Amino acid sequence: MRFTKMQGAGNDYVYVDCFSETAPSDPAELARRVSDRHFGVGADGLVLIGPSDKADAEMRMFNADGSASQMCGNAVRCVAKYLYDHGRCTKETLTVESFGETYPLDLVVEGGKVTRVRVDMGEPILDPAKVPTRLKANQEGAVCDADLTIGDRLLKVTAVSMGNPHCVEFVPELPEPGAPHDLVVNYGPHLENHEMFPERVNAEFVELISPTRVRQRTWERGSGETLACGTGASAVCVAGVLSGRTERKITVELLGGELELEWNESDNRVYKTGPAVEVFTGEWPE
Ligand SMILES: N[C@H](CCC[C@H](N)C(=O)O)C(=O)O
Repeated sequence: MRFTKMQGAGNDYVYVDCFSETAPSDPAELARRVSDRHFGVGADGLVLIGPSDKADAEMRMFNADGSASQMCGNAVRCVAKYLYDHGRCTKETLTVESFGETYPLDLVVEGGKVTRVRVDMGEPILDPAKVPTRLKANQEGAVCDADLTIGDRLLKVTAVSMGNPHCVEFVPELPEPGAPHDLVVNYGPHLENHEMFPERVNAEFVELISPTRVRQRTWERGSGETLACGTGASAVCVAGVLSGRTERKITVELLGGELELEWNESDNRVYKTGPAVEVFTGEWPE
């Protein structure tokens, strides 16, 4: 089975073109195997690209543990790049379907190849029942800076869905990866599996640099810490505005690169712009 390895701000996946390849019968097991960074290709998960009856293509995304997700903000940019660069689409505006939702994308083409993509990520979902979370909403109907305890630590978290669930915590200072008592690796797994999130959750830890710039590290549901999380950065943008910490247009610094976010006031939609890179192609022996 041929695959393409791609990354968006360092969030890397194995992509399979199911327009030409037979779709795997057990994508969850394949995701677990190809994601292994020693015995497989090495990735944060698997993405299947295939036909859609309402968009230019459909994306099905699986985390490294084999769990399926509703959406992946970095992967959808790479899917658009793949479709254009490999001649499946010639337009510079595309649509990709994921979990029944359609995402419009604008391509930046340089030298005949896509380098960056602007994604309409849709409207944030703030209703706790739809995130989903058991945390209680404030008077505006959102879970914003709500109390959440892990052991003897009281966190203030904001819960946002971008099709997939996110829990955003603003912290005074983000430690570098590997620092002693690194809160991301210490608290990420507990947040991911916290009882307040019945479908688990992606956990974002955010340091405010200015009202228009933040630093983000993410412990992802089903993949652990990744170098970037696109739906997470979208949720961070929304959480920053809801909590009065940031403006509606921000730059998010992630371990693997920067993403530009805007939660547009007039249409209530989140727009995310970032890179998309093809790393290599290969053959998986099955
Ligand atoms: N781990 C996520 C899916 C991948 C999201 C992330 N890689 C992104 O770029 O949005 C989840 O289970 O909801």
